Amino acid sequence: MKILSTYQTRDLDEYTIKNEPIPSIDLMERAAQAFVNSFVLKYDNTFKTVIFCGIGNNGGDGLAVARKLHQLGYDVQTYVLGNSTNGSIDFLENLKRLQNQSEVIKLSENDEFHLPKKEKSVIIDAIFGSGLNRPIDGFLAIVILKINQTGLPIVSIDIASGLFSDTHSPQSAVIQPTYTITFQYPKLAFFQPENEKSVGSWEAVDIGLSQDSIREAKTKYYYTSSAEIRPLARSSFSHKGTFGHAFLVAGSYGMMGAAVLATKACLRSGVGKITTHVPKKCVDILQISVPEVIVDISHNDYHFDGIWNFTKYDAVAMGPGIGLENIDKFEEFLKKTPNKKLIIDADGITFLGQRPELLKLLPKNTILTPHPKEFKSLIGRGWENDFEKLEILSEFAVSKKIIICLKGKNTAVALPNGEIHFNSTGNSGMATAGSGDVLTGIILSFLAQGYPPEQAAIQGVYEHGLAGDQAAKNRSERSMIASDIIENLR
Ligand SMILES: NC(=O)C1=CN([C@@H]2O[C@H](COP(=O)(O)OP(=O)(O)OC[C@H]3O[C@@H](n4cnc5c(N)ncnc54)[C@H](OP(=O)(O)O)[C@@H]3O)[C@@H](O)[C@H]2O)[C@H](O)CC1
Ligand SMILES: [K+]
Repeated sequence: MKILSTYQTRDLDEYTIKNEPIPSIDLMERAAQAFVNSFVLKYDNTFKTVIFCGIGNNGGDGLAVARKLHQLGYDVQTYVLGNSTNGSIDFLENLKRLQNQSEVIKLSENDEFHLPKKEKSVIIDAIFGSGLNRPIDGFLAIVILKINQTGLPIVSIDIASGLFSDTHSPQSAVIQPTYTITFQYPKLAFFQPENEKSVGSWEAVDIGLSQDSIREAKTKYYYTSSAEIRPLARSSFSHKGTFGHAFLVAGSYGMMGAAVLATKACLRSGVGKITTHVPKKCVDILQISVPEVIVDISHNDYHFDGIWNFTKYDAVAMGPGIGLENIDKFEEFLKKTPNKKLIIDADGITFLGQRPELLKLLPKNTILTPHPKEFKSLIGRGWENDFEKLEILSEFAVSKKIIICLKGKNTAVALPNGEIHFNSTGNSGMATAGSGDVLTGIILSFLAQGYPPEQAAIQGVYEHGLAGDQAAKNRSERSMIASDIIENLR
């Protein structure tokens, strides 16, 4: 699914209005109805509903929502903030329509107002939407602060008031919603960890913007939903050679769990065969834990060290649990992997951060899977905010011609063509030891089975999260461990 900017969304609006054709007031009606359809599933009409509206089109949406909820028997209290005579055309029309049916309280500077105390109340935030063009201050900032302090559930229409859709939001008053019901597509702001409190959970509802125009719209940002996931066909005439032979370098003395988890995850994701390279003293651990594996034994008792010959393998992974002892052997390994499908994780990434000149040994489309701290060490610098981080991420993937899966709540997969794909699956229970090793195993498996590297990365991240979500359902986010993710791969 595409993630579009405010300007692009505005163009889509205009195109839809002109070509469907549909009057803009009716498009607003459709948006309000889509919001209400979702809202009523969360809060039924036993909730007192307090709606705060600005005077732009987001406020217009709020007024239309107020009318629709009133008609559904909700106890609705509507506030308009600011001088309503300056409102947008569709705002004014909706004001007229609502005032015929229900009271509207107008608030301006210095007016007293009382926020609901009733426990069973919900606030709807329709103060600003995508038209926000400067930080909120003065009277409106005070109202927002008071709304946040109520402790009541807050549902934002389209985007939290005060949050910028496409850029970093400076420190100022921003609504902290429980839930955001956004129109058509998620905003880039939703995927930035710095905005966690200003987004809450979110859902995108279809308001019927022109599909032709959406297809045409160019963007570098995408959201991976189930629609983008295409399993490789498995023929009933297949044999284990059909699904590839993976090679994994993982584990060291005391860190063998990483090798076990990555190997198992690779097998559970459909690979034909896997050979795992482990230190001499660790062979039994792997062989007993995963009888299906072929073991390649290191010359070293405690660390990886091999005579590398990759000709018979379809894809290679390096890094989980290898330790930081022998960087020279890592360089040797890289020199032997030209033109291989390659994934590097964990300590392998730290090695690349320590010796950046090794980056040029990476074959094109190599996949790296850092978490933010590893990414910082890789690029040798930090960032001011999450939007700057995205820029750096994209530039790095483009300039080095590699794929980077930057792990986090919505893992961002940056491709050499500049695109960034945010993942939609996963939960906080996956922030647990070994979870990253499982991801490496899954992506290695997809690479060996013949998925193009971009798809292996995007889909691997998606399946990892999906299995994690299932594991959390079976147990709980708190009690799940990395092995549970493997058990729930499909
Ligand atoms: N996406 C769609 O397809 C549809 C969206 N709809 C809804 O429309 C809003 C966007 O509405 P818009 O009128 O463009 O903008 P806002 O309502 O967010 O803001 C209105 C004006 O407020 C002024 N402004 C901006 N920032 C501030 C601030 N910090 N303090 C005070 N005032 C501010 C600004 O005007 P200025 O002239 O003062 O610059 C804004 O123009 C979208 O989010 C959806 O909810 C449609 O209803 C359906 C289709
Ligand atoms: K809003």
